[in-house]
Amino acid sequence: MRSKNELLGELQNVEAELQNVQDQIKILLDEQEKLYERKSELKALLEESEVSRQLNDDGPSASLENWTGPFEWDSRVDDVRFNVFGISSYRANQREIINAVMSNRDVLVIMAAGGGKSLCYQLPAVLLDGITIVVSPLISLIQDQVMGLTALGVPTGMLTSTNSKDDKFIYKALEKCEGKLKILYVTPEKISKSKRFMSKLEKCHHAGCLSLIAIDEAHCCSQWGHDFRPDYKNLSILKTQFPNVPVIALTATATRKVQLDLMEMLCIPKCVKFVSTVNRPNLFYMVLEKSSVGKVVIDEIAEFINRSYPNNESGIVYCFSRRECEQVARELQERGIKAHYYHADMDAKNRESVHIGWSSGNLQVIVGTVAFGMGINKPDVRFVIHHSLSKSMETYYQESGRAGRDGLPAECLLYYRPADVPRQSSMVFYEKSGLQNLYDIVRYCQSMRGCRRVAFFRHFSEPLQDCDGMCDNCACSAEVREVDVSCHAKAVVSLLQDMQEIDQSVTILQLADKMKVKHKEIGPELKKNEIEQLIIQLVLDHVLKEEFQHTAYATNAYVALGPLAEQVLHEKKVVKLEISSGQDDKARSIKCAKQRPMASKMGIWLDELRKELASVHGGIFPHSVLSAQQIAMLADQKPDSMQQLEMIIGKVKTEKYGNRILEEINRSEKSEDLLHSVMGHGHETGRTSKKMKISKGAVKI
Ligand SMILES: Nc1ncnc2c1ncn2[C@@H]1O[C@H](COP(=O)(O)OP(=O)(O)OP(=O)(O)O)[C@@H](O)[C@H]1O
Ligand SMILES: [Mg+2]
Repeated sequence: MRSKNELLGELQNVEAELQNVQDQIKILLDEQEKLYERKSELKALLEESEVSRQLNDDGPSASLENWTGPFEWDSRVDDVRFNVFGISSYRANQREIINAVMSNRDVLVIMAAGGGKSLCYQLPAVLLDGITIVVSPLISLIQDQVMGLTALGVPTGMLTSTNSKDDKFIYKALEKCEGKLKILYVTPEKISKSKRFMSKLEKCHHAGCLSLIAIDEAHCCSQWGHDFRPDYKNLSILKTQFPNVPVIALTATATRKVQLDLMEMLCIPKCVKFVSTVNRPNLFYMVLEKSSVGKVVIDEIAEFINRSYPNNESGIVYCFSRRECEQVARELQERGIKAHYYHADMDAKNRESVHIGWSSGNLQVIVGTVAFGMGINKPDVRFVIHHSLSKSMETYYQESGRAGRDGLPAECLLYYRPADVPRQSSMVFYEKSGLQNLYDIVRYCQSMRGCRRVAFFRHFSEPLQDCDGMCDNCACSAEVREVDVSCHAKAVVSLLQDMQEIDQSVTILQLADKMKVKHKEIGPELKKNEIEQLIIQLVLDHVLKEEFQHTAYATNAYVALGPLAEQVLHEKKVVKLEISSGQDDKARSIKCAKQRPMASKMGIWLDELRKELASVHGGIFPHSVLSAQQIAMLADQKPDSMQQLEMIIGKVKTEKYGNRILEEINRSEKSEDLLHSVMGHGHETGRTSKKMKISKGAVKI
């Protein structure tokens, strides 16, 4: 007969084994669910590509009808595009979307950030008789759009939660419909809460003057989207009240589930759907090793900005916390960079003044938390640097996507160190799929070989496209090798097991420190950051897992044995780690920086001019005067008559700013000639240091 203790002991063992089996089942079930999801996505993609093939269309998704034309409004559309908006050619899907809207159809648009969604409703709004209502979630976004459209001479108004003296004029314009208002931006609360507004809108409709309804950032309707807003839920009322007015819903990212949700919630089941790729070919993605010494990271960031963007080109640095934002901004200022922090703790007035300072080019860099996000509409952001990793691939895509919305080359840098993982995980572990989402972006950061773009395509279930060397791993991945570190992994697991037996909790960093002492006896030596990387790799592979404990002040993340720990311990699982050999990050960044465009001197002067014109005309940002693309074209073609200028920037802008622009081009050309004859050498690139930059004053000498 076995003793009670023996029986208890065995019971405990069986319970532990059961737990282990259950954990493994859970992992397999999760995996099964993911595979099922992927299977249905792949099937849908196959169906879509079959349709595309039949239509001989090369977009990843296209609608069954032919929207390229010709249509009777073609010439009028082209005229407004060029002469009002100053846009010389359409980007992918824009023409088709505009045609579908002009044909009175409901439309759903999924187009990457910066793809040019606004034009798809603004252009029809200008052409159609009557008023277009645009629902947009943030006041800052609305202000930005109203400012831009007003600068183009399009009569535009807004109604937001903050009442203004213009409201009366707008209500009157809605009622009278005399053409004094073409586009009206409103927040969703107006639709769901303001009876006054809805009654005026009904009158406008009754008079036959409500031409189009646009719902921007439409993903806010869906609880499955990443930024659900309760007031967006009530927008179905628009289609119910005004069934014959076309609705166009637009968003940058929407999974298949969100798309279906949107169609249902906005009551547009028969809409024409246009899905463009998530790919942003002009963005260069890069992950950099983050030093454990804070000062070194700031030195590197400051050097990058000074070296690569000496002409005050705009950028964003994203930080993990408000305190970190303030500190990083201060340290960048100390290194001569015009930077300021931006976070939710600041009062609205301060936030606005920082935003305006940055948009008008007085500040070069905003150091923000995620609070600095959706409201940002600046098209010529040349770099987005993540001082810490984001909490998911989706958030990273959104945040880094603020760069290069004008379509010109821009860079997205992410500073990664394993120690940042527990900081994020202790924040997200209670969110639904929070840890899973975080581990996806951690996988992205740990990878030294996989194409960054492919990671996005996989994440958004899109067919793969060529990266064209526009990520660090594609541009310079040869120096990475894969090392078998199974014996190190085994040592980590047994070390942790020993600690768990004596009930000692340990964080990832503490475990890495202990391993540093122990692992020397094991095999090929690993550096400190490589050991940390290995531990994170083990968490991603379910060999270890993170556990969380609350204290009165914080949530602490500890590391514990995961379901596959036994396999590593019994040498049934091989663990490999990607290790960079030789070439350090700095060399990589220099090599990768070859892709950067060079600013010409004429470009720099025109940039100064647009700032000057923006401040003279008041209430508009420099990018509304001339876009970066227009500056590049002007610097290249150097027009010398109003007619030539009009061919580049359209009628409206030529009438408004033509004289000054021609004057500046003429003056700059003369100055350049003079400079060349005095200095006796050829063109300099824009990538000179700040000190070497030639100011207007210097040229006069
Ligand atoms: N066909 C075009 N050619 C050149 N520039 C364009 C074109 N269409 C739009 N743009 C410019 O691209 C920039 C981004 O456009 P827009 O604001 O419409 O992007 P978006 O798709 O709404 O992005 P987000 O999802 O970030 O709001 C703007 O500066 C706009 O003027
Ligand atoms: Mg937009």
